[in-house]
Amino acid sequence: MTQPRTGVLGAGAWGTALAQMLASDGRDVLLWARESDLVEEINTQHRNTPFLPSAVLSDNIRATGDLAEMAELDMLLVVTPAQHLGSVLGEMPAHPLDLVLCSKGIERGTGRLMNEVAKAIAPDSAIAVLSGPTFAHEVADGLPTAVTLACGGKEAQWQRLAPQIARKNFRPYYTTDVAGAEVGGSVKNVLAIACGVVEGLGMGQNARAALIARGYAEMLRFGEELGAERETLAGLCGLGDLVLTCNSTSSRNFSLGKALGEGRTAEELMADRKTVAEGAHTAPVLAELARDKGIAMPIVFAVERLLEGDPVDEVVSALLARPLRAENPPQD
Ligand SMILES: NC(=O)c1ccc[n+]([C@@H]2O[C@H](COP(=O)([O-])OP(=O)(O)OC[C@H]3O[C@@H](n4cnc5c(N)ncnc54)[C@H](O)[C@@H]3O)[C@@H](O)[C@H]2O)c1
Ligand SMILES: O=P(O)(O)OC[C@H](O)CO
Repeated sequence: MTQPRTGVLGAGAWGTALAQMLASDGRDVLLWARESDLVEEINTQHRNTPFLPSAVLSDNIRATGDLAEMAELDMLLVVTPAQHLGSVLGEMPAHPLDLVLCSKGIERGTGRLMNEVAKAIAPDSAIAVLSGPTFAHEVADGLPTAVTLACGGKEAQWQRLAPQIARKNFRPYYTTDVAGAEVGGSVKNVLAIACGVVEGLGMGQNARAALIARGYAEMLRFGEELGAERETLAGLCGLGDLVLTCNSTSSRNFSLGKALGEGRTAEELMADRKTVAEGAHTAPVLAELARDKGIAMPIVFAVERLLEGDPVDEVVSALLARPLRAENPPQD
């Protein structure tokens, strides 16, 4: 049987690391990059210096800037920044294929999760979500990693995708809970900004652990409203990713928060970013959704205020001065 033809849409750090992981058993991988000089660099130097400078890429990764070429493949990992997923998929010629969404975020302006964005643009494609605790440089280095692969209720989809995606050191775990997989990855990015602020302010490890636990309660409340299962959020794509991202300066979201805590302004930090800190884009839309649905998400609201430029000490004081309450059931 011939192998399905596989591609990765987006050659940032994560798309490039996933291409490297997929190519690790000798299969050919087509990688779409938006920047023509990056297409050239990947094909001639086997490097991606703007987004994943540490990796030497496999010879069997070929880059292209042609979306029509990507539409001819069988399976595509979609790894654009969340806010651009709709525009990139929309520019691709319509062909039914297996789409595996790897971006983490909620679309501003519409409040849609990525699977909802993709379904509206590619209704004939089968859509799955891949999410979990996954720093790109570690996956590119072949270090052991496990992810959630959410397949929308269809066992056949999992049976088809798992052998295409799993590798010796890259283990997908199956769920049917697409909303859960997406909520985990989207909300943890916002919470990682908050944990970075705690680090930047030197508030200590106790405060960080408290934020992770209370932030997780916010993730559960929001997820429940969207039909996500608590078990999914307790897994790789929820708690697993929350713990990773809230504890490392390898995280762009955590680092952004740390810089805010150290006194830099959101405006200057966002002004000339080349890499994406998804939490900064998700926080306003997540906060808006939470207000609309009447979900208490005080940490998310605090991050929203910080990104709007409110003074860090005021925001933190307000969070600490909230009325005392029961821990369980987590109400607000
Ligand atoms: N880096 C990681 O470790 C990691 C791990 C898991 C998930 N993710 C998720 O993967 C997604 C992509 O992140 P990344 O780290 O690969 O990106 P990155 O920060 O390394 O690179 C930025 C990417 O944005 C693209 N871009 C910029 N402007 C664009 C536009 N107008 N239209 C389309 N694309 C544009 C660039 O071409 C580049 O591919 C994000 O949702 C992120 O949360 C990242
Ligand atoms: O660098 P971050 O904060 O975008 O986090 C990367 C991944 O999402 C970690 O799983």
